Amino acid sequence: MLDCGPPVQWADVAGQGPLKAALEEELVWPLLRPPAYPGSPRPPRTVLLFGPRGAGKALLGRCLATQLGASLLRLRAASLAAPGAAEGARLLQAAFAAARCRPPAVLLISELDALLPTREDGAAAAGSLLAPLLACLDGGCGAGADGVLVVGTTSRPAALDEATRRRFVLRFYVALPDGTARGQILQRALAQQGCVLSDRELAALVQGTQGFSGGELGQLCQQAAAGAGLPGLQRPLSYKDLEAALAKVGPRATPKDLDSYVEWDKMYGFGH
Ligand SMILES: Nc1ncnc2c1ncn2[C@@H]1O[C@H](COP(=O)(O)OP(=O)(O)OP(=O)(O)O)[C@@H](O)[C@H]1O
Repeated sequence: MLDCGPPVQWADVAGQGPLKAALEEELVWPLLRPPAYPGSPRPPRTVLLFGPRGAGKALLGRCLATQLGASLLRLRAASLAAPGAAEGARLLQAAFAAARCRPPAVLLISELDALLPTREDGAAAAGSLLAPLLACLDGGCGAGADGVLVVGTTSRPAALDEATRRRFVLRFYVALPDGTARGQILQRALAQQGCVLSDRELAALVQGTQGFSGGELGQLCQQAAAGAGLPGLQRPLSYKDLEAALAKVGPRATPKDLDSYVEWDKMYGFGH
């Protein structure tokens, strides 16, 4: 699916300073200015972004497309697995071919792990999409062509088999937002609802949302609006509405999940 959403600048991604710098240095610059001399290594064509749900992996993928001046094609691996293996493989190949037809292009494949067999379906439908994926990543469907960057995302990196993992030459951990970033995400989301918190209220909300992803912060604001009966009520969202919503929306990633991302990052992530 061609994503014609608004451009995403680095500043639109709250926090993630070192990660944004690494993506710029390792991907954006080499791809925008490929080395001119013969025999030099080709810039990377694949990158894996892994981390908790809602941590901003797709947002960073969209940002990479903007920075590269590239068209963005988006696929959800789960929707490929749904119609059955043959149809899913055709969709996958069509997406790679479409990306090749419009260079420079970023092909963003979300929830990559959904292509892997689960315990329930064994080696059935979803599992058999692996071979076409690997073939496409190896250039069979045009991924190797200059001008196409494949960005894969997953919240279950440990579920990736070795073959898939190795096709993604750069692997970056997209961690949960820190306090400062949560404050920025909340402020932006609340401003859209006409809600302005005092510094003290914002600090309390930042404190109360430790462990929330960007996606969960968005859900919190939506829940607060729904709980307050907005937009039926003709008043802006208040701190009380948000406090009430905090009782209903919480972080999904457990400390154990976060530890396992750190461990996987140490083993396979960039810079380790
Ligand atoms: N650092 C951030 N700055 C601004 N917005 C963010 C940030 N992180 C997440 N968001 C917002 O939270 C929502 C979820 O983000 P996104 O879809 O990029 O997460 P994801 O990691 O790809 O999630 P999933 O694993 O579920 O596919 C989006 O609306 C996104 O804009």
